[in-house]
Amino acid sequence: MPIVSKATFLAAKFDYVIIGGGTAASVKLSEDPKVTVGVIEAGVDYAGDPAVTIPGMMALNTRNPRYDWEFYTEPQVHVQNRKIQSSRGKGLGGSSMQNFLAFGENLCPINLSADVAKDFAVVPDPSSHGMNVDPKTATRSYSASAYLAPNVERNNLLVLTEAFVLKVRFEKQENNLHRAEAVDLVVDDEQLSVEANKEIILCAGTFQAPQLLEVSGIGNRDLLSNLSIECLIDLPGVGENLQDHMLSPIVVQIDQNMLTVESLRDPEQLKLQQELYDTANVKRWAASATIEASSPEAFVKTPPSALNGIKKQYEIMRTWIDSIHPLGQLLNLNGLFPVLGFIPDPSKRYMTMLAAYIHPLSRGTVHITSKDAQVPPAIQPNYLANPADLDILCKTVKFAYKRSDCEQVTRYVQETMLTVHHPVGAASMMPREDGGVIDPSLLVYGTSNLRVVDCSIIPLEISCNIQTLAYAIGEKAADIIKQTA
Ligand SMILES: Cc1cc2nc3c(=O)[nH]c(=O)nc-3n(C[C@H](O)[C@H](O)[C@H](O)COP(=O)(O)OP(=O)(O)OC[C@H]3O[C@@H](n4cnc5c(N)ncnc54)[C@H](O)[C@@H]3O)c2cc1C
Repeated sequence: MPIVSKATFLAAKFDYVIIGGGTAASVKLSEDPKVTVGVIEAGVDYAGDPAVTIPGMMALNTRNPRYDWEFYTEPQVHVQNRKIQSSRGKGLGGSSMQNFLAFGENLCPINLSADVAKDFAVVPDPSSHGMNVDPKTATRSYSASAYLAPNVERNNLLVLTEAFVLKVRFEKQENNLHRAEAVDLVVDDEQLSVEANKEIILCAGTFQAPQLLEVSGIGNRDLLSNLSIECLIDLPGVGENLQDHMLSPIVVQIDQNMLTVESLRDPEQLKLQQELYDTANVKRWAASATIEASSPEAFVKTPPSALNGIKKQYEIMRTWIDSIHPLGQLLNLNGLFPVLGFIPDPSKRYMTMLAAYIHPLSRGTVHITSKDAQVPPAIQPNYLANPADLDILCKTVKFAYKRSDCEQVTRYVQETMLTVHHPVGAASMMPREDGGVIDPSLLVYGTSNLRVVDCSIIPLEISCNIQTLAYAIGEKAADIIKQTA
């Protein structure tokens, strides 16, 4: 049974210690019975919890501290100084446990048909995209259900939940590389340590992976010395190059008789839908939505090496600005998405189009403000800092809304912009001289055995719902590590 008690976990000897039991966490490593793998996860196991497993109930687990780290950005000057709420899943499965289930390699052509609001049961087109819902059980398929649950009998895989990793400890080798020896963690208010014979694998996600690197002494020397942290490896790219997809929601009133997610506020309707869901052939909650579809001052504090990498990214992005690559994405939500300043009439029905922008030029940072990993990092995505981002997001909104008043749309976007929850890039796989943090084999520069395996390593935001990449990273990482073992 992989989920074990603190005593059992501490008594074990591990070849690999994985920090964070989230989407990309490489439990695949334990396919080899000769190695022992220990996974340390801060949250709990949500197997069987309807707020996780029933797709249509997903909204229940965002902004809820039981499931969500509930991060907020620093005030964003280009969107009226608002602090943007940024969810991250806390528990086995990580953000795949709480995401909005859109699963696709690429965007399909935009389709603005309003038919999708007719019912809860929106059937995605499997030829181009889909949702991570198990078609047989109509429950959420996420990394804990797909990777961990089928392997509960493995003796060489142990998982400790409700355990928070505080830092990684290193030993300097003769070849000048640092060897990750152990992690310090806190469980039940007790501070403990777990050693790894071979490797430590950091899978804590885009905000917390760079945080753990910095508190462990890997990062920008100046930043670390300001916080009295000994700098073991001067790696200025840690926490830089943060990118995210962003959106503006457009709410439209629809036919009163259509069923939307708001119907579930009515206890009778909730009961009825629950009964329907529980019957074998009507799985309406299986679907919740379908996909239809810098300014110079921002870089003042960016280390020169990180700027090199960003310039190279812009060269690549330049080739994407053509008539083939989409820059916008429209997601239909069958119900009301909260929009600042809009007071809905409870007797009316609404649907929302989320107009998203997928190739942002703005770059931000995520850095520690304390030596203590339990203090949330400062998240500064610099949303819309590059005027082209504002322009393209406005165009996407205008396309969806068929609205031409430019000034009003610009104000609307600044007032309503939110995150799509796809942060990447703060521990990028790039050359070290370009601000990279890990090499192509996922090893952190300057270390012999610390790898990062999560969405923080993606150097350039791409046009996809990024959980697909998280799974690909986890799979590929297991292959790389097995080959180099
Ligand atoms: C609300 C929301 C909606 C989304 N919707 C979609 C969508 O529809 N489609 C899509 O493709 N993508 C979506 N995403 C994005 C996608 O789910 C994430 O980008 C992806 O799952 C991130 O995977 P990861 O492995 O990088 O990190 P995560 O899956 O977040 O894993 C990180 C894990 O590390 C743990 N952890 C962190 N710090 C510590 C510590 N110090 N000690 C111990 N454990 C720690 C966390 O608890 C977590 O389990 C959404 C994300 C959110 C939050």
